[in-house]
Amino acid sequence: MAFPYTQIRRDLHRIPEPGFQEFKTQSYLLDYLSTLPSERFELKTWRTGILVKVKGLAPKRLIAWRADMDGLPIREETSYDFQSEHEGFMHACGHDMHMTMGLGILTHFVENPIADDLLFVFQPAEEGPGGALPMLSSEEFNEWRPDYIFACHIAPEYPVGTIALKEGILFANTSELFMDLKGLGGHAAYPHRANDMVVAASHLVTQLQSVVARNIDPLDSVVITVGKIEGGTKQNIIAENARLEGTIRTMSMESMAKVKGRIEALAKGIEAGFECKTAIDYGSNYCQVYNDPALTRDFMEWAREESDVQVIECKEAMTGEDFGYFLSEIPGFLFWLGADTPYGLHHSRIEPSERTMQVGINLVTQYLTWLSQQANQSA
Ligand SMILES: CC(=O)N[C@@H](CCC[C@H](N)C(=O)O)C(=O)O
Repeated sequence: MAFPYTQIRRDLHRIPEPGFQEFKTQSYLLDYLSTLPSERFELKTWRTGILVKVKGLAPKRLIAWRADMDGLPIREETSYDFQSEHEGFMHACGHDMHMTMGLGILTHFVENPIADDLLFVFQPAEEGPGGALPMLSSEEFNEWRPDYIFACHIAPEYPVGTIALKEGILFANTSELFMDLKGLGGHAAYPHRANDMVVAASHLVTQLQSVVARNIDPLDSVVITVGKIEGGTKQNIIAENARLEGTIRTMSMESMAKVKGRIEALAKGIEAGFECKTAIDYGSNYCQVYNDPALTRDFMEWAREESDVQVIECKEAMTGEDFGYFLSEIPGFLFWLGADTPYGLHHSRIEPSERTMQVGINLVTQYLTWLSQQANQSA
């Protein structure tokens, strides 16, 4: 029977869940796995994630493919008739497709084993707080520690049938940023008897942008985005509290340290200038996605010669991915997979082309088969 990727993706699209709460998602994946011949694979759960080892015919290596599982706190506005059933949550970063492709690739190798064992990593909490790092140090993962690890991420800006990647750094270092401001509230008509945290927070947002513009070498790339501001209680009450929530992206850890140092100095300035208290929390931090140069080069060459996808050598992006933690210890790479939609990742209207999944499944099954043959020939 043909792998029902459209149905599976749509089922998963209906049930987006936040990081480490992917309970229905995990159980959906486990239900699907229970339909496959159990003698062909072993399975373990890790928190809300799943590890599946598909048996090879003469295994010398363990080659891993990783798919992320969580959704985002976005109210869906697509035209789909299979919209999210979880109010306020949406698969707006393609993880429904990543999981579906993971199952499709796994199913192929259950039915068509190759020499090597294959590990399928369904990883929770990519959007936050980060599932890769704790999974990487877990007993469950380390019992099945792979020799190579690979992943893809859908890319709205590339047409279906294209992939994009590069050797070395592909995605940025990230740090979440949460800043709380506490002043003195009061009556809107008596500003001189209060310390207004809406005004203080507004100054701080503007000053944060000056870190990028004035403290970082213009030839280096840094992003500071404040995605959420909260403050105050009512239109005629001076706000006692405000909170900024954002993210920092850098191409090096040195720039990250510098940016954080500048943010801390600016916070001190805001405290002095607005007679208030500030508190900073950096939440979760991801290391850069660094593609193993030799494996990436061989893959790009193989894909150009042997596959029917178009290969684009792209620039690095300021996106983050905790897959970077796997790549910091295990050779592999991540590539963008064209999904052709006018709305970007994290947009409430994103509608990636479902044909993308068939392209991804075909490409990855062919590549992993080739990789295993290559490695066995040279062993
Ligand atoms: C591919 C993608 O969009 N990843 C997320 C990762 C988020 C990391 C963390 N929660 C943060 O906001 O810093 C991204 O926003 O790039």
